[in-house]
Amino acid sequence: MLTPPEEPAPHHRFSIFARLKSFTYAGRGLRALVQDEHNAWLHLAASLMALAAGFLLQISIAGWRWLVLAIAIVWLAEAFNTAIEEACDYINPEFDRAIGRIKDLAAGGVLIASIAAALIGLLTLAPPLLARIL
Ligand SMILES: Nc1ncnc2c1ncn2[C@@H]1O[C@H](COP(=O)(O)OP(=O)(O)OP(=O)(O)O)[C@@H](O)[C@H]1O
Repeated sequence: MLTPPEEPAPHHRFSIFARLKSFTYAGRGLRALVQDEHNAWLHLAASLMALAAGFLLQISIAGWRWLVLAIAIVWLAEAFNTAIEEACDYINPEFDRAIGRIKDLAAGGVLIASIAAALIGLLTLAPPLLARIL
């Protein structure tokens, strides 16, 4: 059970510099994701291909909305999955059934996001592609 803290958390003043600095931390995290995670390379390739197809097929604003969402959900899931994996390895690098289950659950989230993104991409890009071919 959580016990209340002895003293209330110190009140930090709002600072635009602190907010801007947190953007740099987030950018550092994304750079680490792209540099170190092989799955992220696949996501990067898929994202670039989807963007290129969107431009080539001159999809509508509504189409772009779906494409941006599809790309974002995959990166979001991969970033959280990687964070969970690294937290698990930091907490317990040994073989542990509970760690395995936690990692499987996080990986399941990435799978759902990837399937949804593939379907969204297909539904968004296939109609303009077919309209050009046929
Ligand atoms: N410490 C552990 N204890 C038990 N099972 C683990 C452990 N680490 C990994 N596993 C199992 O192996 C699977 C893959 O884990 P891993 O951390 O290698 O993920 P990955 O997606 O292959 O990682 P990577 O980002 O290196 O590609 C997990 O989903 C889990 O089933």
